[in-house]
Amino acid sequence: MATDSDPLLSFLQRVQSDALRTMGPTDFDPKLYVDLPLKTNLSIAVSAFDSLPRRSGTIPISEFNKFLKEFFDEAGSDLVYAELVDFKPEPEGFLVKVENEEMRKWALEVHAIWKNLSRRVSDKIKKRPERHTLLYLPGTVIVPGSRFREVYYWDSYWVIRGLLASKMYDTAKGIVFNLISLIETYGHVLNGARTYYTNRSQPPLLSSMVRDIYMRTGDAELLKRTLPPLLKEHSFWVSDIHQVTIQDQRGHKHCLSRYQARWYQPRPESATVDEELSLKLTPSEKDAFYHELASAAESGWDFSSRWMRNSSDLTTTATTSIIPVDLNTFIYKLELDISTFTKITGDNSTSQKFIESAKSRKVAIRSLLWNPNLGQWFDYWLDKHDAHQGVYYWNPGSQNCKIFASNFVPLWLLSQYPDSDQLIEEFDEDLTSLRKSGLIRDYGIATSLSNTGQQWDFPNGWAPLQHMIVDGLANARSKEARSLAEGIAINWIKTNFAAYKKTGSMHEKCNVETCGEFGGGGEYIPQTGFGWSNGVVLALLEEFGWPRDRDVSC
Ligand SMILES: OC[C@H]1O[C@H](O[C@H]2O[C@H](CO)[C@@H](O)[C@H](O)[C@H]2O)[C@H](O)[C@@H](O)[C@@H]1O
Repeated sequence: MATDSDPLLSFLQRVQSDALRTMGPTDFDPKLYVDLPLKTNLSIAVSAFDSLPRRSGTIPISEFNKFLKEFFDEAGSDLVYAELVDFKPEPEGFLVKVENEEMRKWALEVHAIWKNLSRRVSDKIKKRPERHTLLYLPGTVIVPGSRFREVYYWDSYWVIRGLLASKMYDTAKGIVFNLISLIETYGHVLNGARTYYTNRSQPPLLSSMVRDIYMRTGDAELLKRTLPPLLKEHSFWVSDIHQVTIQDQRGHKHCLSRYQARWYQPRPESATVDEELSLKLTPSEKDAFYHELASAAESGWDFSSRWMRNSSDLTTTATTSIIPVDLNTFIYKLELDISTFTKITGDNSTSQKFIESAKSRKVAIRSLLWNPNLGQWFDYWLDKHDAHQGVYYWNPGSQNCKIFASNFVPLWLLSQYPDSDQLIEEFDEDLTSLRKSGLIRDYGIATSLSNTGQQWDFPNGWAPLQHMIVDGLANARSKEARSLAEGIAINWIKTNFAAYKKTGSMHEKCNVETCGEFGGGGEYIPQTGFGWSNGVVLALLEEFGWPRDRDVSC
């Protein structure tokens, strides 16, 4: 899986690195260079590149631009616009509870953005895959937007939630079929549909996409078609590299999963950044650091103090030493979903098997991640000193008691399995731990309480985190929970509305402190589009509506 074994990627990384020297760091996006489609055979482009004049190791800018124009098509040109067959400007039954005219007009504009974000892979890729880092997919997808030109795994869950509100069931199913095609080829859903993402996945939400589509359409064929790939995906997440055994204080062994990429090099899409960050490290430390960064990218939280031993030093990222609350919640749900789907399709023995798997994971989460004194779930740090013959021994001091929005992700299960055996029985109904956490701010739920400059930290709020917690609380038994959920949703919608009115765009993340301000930090400039933000706004408007007399401004 090294880039050496992928000649195109190795070459594009050389181009990327020379581009940085030529263009300089201002507004430099390394991903652009690994997304460039080749116009000619690789060997011809490589020899032309090697013959470019270099002054003190730097290619003159005019020569560089001439070379790029001659040998590459534009980044993203290998994805073409795709017509959305089920798009209607105002679908029947669209957001019936949104009565306010201004809000409704905006919701229809957000709905119309699906057309701008819809793509299919160009036929060129089928003919000459070796000229592209983009991977072939059979159908239409919705991309996040801007630099994120390809489909992403966990983003697609919230895109689908929005498409369901937009009544676009065929487009939603089409996205699922594309992700399934990745499982069929690679054994797991990739982080995104590029060759440089094959070493890792992203939070496993395929079964959630299928379940939500099934709940709206009753399409049992969809369940039949997705079950074999979902079983493969489950094996991936409980495989050797992901699964860890931990023995608790009473001697009971539990299995839980962690993020772990199969990658020990700079991420090709950010190689210049990773190399720069690792300058002070020794060669073996560098490999370990690159591995931890790619594993953090698998978590979707790239990057965050959540994975760092020292929150001001990214080189202390230690993702693979952490058992994450959210990942295990998603796998627990995957197990419940598989059990539900197999029951519907008449395979009772598989259904029973997955009920048992889910039960064991629930016991593990309650024993190791739940903290009854603090009333929330915490990630668990694995310490190699606690390990003996492949088993980690429980250490009560190893729960990471810092506050992150992920500590409350299990609440999402309230909306997904309201009547079944819940993980959240012990969560306090008066919501004290959530209210007192400091995460709920004026304009959304903060990702963490640490302002580290990383994008998955304070003061950023991300659409998926708002949605999971709000969706869970909205379906809780208590009235207080529902009203807290509605309050968070209203403020989140208002800040997205204000940012859209100010900038003309939907944003990837928002600043939860200031109305209408988009988020920042991290390794790339803030992006617009934006798949999951649009999906979450539409899903929340569908759930809570907007009365005629409610103000739209903050
Ligand atoms: O190029 C840097 C990283 O960008 C991606 O991560 C961010 O965008 C994704 C698409 O919206 C999103 O799924 C992820 O949660 C974001 O942090 C990419 O997924 C990373 O692998 C990549 O290194």
